[in-house]
Amino acid sequence: LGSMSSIAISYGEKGSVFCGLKSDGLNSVTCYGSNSAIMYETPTRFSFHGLTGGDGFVCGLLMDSNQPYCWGNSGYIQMGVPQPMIREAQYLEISAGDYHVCGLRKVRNRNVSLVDCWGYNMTANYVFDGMIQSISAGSVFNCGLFSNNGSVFCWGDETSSKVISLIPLKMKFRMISAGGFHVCGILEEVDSRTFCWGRSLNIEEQISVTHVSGEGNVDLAPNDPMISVVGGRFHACGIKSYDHRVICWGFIIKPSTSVPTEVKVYEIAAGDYFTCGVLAEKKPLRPVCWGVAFPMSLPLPVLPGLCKPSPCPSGFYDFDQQKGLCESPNSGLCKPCSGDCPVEMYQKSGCTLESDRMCEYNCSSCSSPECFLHCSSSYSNTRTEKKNEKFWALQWPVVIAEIGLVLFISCIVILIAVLYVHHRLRDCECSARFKKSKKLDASSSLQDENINKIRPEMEEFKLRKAQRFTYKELETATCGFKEESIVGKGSFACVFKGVLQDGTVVAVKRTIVSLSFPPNNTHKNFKEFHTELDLLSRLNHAHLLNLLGYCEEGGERLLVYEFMANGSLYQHLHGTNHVLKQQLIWIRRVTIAVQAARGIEYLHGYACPPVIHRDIKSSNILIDEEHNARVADFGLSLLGPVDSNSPLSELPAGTLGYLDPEYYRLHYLTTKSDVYSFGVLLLEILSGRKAIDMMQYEEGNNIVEWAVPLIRSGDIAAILDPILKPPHDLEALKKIANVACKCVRMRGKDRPSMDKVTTALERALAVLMGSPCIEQPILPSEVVLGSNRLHKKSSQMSSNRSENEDQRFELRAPSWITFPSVASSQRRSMSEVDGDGKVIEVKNVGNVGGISDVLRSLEEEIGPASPCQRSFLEHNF
Ligand SMILES: Nc1ncnc2c1ncn2[C@@H]1O[C@H](COP(=O)(O)OP(=O)(O)OP(=O)(O)O)[C@@H](O)[C@H]1O
Repeated sequence: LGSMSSIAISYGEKGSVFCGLKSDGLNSVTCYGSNSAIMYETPTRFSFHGLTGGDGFVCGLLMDSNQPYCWGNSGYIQMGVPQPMIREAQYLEISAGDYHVCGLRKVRNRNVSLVDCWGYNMTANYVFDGMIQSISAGSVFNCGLFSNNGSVFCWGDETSSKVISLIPLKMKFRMISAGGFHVCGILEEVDSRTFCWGRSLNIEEQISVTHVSGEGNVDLAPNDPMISVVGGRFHACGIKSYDHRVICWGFIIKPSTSVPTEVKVYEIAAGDYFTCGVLAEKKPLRPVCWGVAFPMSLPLPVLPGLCKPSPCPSGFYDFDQQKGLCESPNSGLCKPCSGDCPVEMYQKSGCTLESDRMCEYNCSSCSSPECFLHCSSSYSNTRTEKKNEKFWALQWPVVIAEIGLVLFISCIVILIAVLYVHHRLRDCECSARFKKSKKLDASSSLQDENINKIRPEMEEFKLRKAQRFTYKELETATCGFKEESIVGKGSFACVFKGVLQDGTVVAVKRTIVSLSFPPNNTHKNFKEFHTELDLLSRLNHAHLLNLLGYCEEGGERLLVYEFMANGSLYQHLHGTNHVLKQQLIWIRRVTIAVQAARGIEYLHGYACPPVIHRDIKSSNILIDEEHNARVADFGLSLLGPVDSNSPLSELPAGTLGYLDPEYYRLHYLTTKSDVYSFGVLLLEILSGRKAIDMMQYEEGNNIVEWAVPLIRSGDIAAILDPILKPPHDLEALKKIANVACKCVRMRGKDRPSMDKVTTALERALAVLMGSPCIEQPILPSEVVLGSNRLHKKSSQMSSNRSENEDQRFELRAPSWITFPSVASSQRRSMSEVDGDGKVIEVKNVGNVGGISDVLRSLEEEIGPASPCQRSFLEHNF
């Protein structure tokens, strides 16, 4: 709804989406929300002049061709470039209503304006006398603002809105914005008042939407001067020109979050029942939304307005001065100059081409607490300055003498300290050398080496710090870590659901300190804690689990994450609740696979040096409130080599069934080890089977061994999860199965890289969703190192999940059980600790006494195994 802007909102039954032009100087688009058709088809590689959104779709005006390009889903408008299109038509502006989109054409003849519309009841070419400066689309109508006399003209269906017959003919406007059943405009008058007309009120009553008393008629706009106004279905919002704060009026549906009147915004756009704006302060250029059913996590910083040819016209200033936000060097981001300063303030400097006008408090006429606070602090500052001057005039000889004395004493103290430290260091060196020769064992030196390997490089991309919580805070948040708050258990940690003091719902991971762990495990747990803390504080991606903070007090090590309301993929695929599994339909499964692949691709390709996760598995793929996947658990992650041809030599760690055989055998660790684990995950998603399932299957308990031959023989249907009806066309799932086969190849170098995997999966998803012609990657890449996402607040729903009992049998190979230090007999009966801290025996996975096909082909490819290695592989592959 409304006019073209740097931000656009789509709404409707298929979910809400926020899209914005990125502030990266490329004018490319980024979207966030729950309408998967919009999300997956976002054309991230195109540059746009501006955006507009309707019911289930978003359109942008392409920079190259000046034509509209739409994506998402609409029964009335053709997605892509809407048709019919006049050949070589170029547009100045586009605007979307509920089910249509219109474009204002560039014309040479300034006496006429051409507007082309596509969609519900509106597909036509319109010719108007006079020059239209801008157009704005409402639900089923459009309006144009004429530049010569500021008058407004509307056309379309006005049966319910009466927007055409109620047009205020005598009023002149400087801007207009259409909403659902009304139009609002800012008057050309000096005081920039807003005037709205239409019949939202009557419609609202008819559909009996409850509303907050005291608010109501959208026609009753406030008197405040405004610089921008937008219209939602039954409400309107504006930015006040003197302080850039938002004000909304009209019908506000009851459970709406309130208008953030305390923040300042640059740009706003309205959906049906919610509005979003681009923040001007605090987190500059980040979006924020309010109302009902708006997208929860919003994309990265977006442009606060449209880039227009520079210099800006009078009454505007260029926000983009040297910021490089606009793609073309000859364009600027022209924002309207703010109006008069608020009461109690005077104008410090006027609006120029470079900057907006500035206001300062007038301390002689204060009446508000903010003014008093500001003035009293500056008054006390000047008083303090004067006092200080007097003091120093009298005291300076004394002070200089005192400083001399202090310096003299300090020099003596430093000299003594240096001599003492020097003396102590000599002792340390001796004892360290002594200890090294006596005590240092191979494993501890390796661990230290690892730590050293991580730290110096990680410092290089230290960009963001996690918040430090006190134990008390987290104890209160989780109701004393009570049993009922537990949402999951891992090998070394319990995860609790908690609510922080500010209402944020979080997951608190608490390391289990248990006597049943081997003693060197405490060190290992703490190392995992620090690895996870270090890495997650530096990584940020829409599909990685966000770390909010940590607590390290005494023996307690706690990590605080965003709470994932829908648990883990493991719980969905293998939990006792079969409904959950059935609800995980093919599109959802493949979407989760694409999103997880995106997260891992980011770790491998965008983080530098690459991060190797080392523990990709279904229990580490978490699912948020909006059913988006997030890769979690970075406890085992390592910084990998920049070049995957020069692997790290690492002691194997990870989870059995997902572990790369090459990594096990040769201790070669590259990003391709994650690719192997991801291949296993894909097979798990397709088949609904666990990576290793010795409880249910005697034969084929190893998913790779079972599925790969079936896929290679072309019998894809045989591996598909029997709980779901196979799709009509197996093409997409076949593609995914083939990708999985490539991922689980024995040699790392024969496996595809994660970016190739992601692209292949995205294409498969497009085929599954019925748009096979999509050739480009279709997920937006919301990739930025070190920036915070907006965190979900208390709106996050609680989930009644409980950890699936079966999960305890997932077998994880701890890093201390490795070749060649552990004998095969020990390995055969190696013990593993389950989620409850109990020790469970790892059972023989099969193929004892005989070499499995997988092992045989591994041998063919990477040479024969030693007896020790053979025994271990027989257990696990
Ligand atoms: N942020 C979160 N929000 C909601 N649930 C979570 C969150 N983090 C973890 N969980 C739940 O807690 C479980 C245990 O997580 P954890 O990372 O400790 O172990 P794991 O990865 O399942 O196993 P392991 O430690 O053996 O690798 C997860 O499987 C998941 O169900």
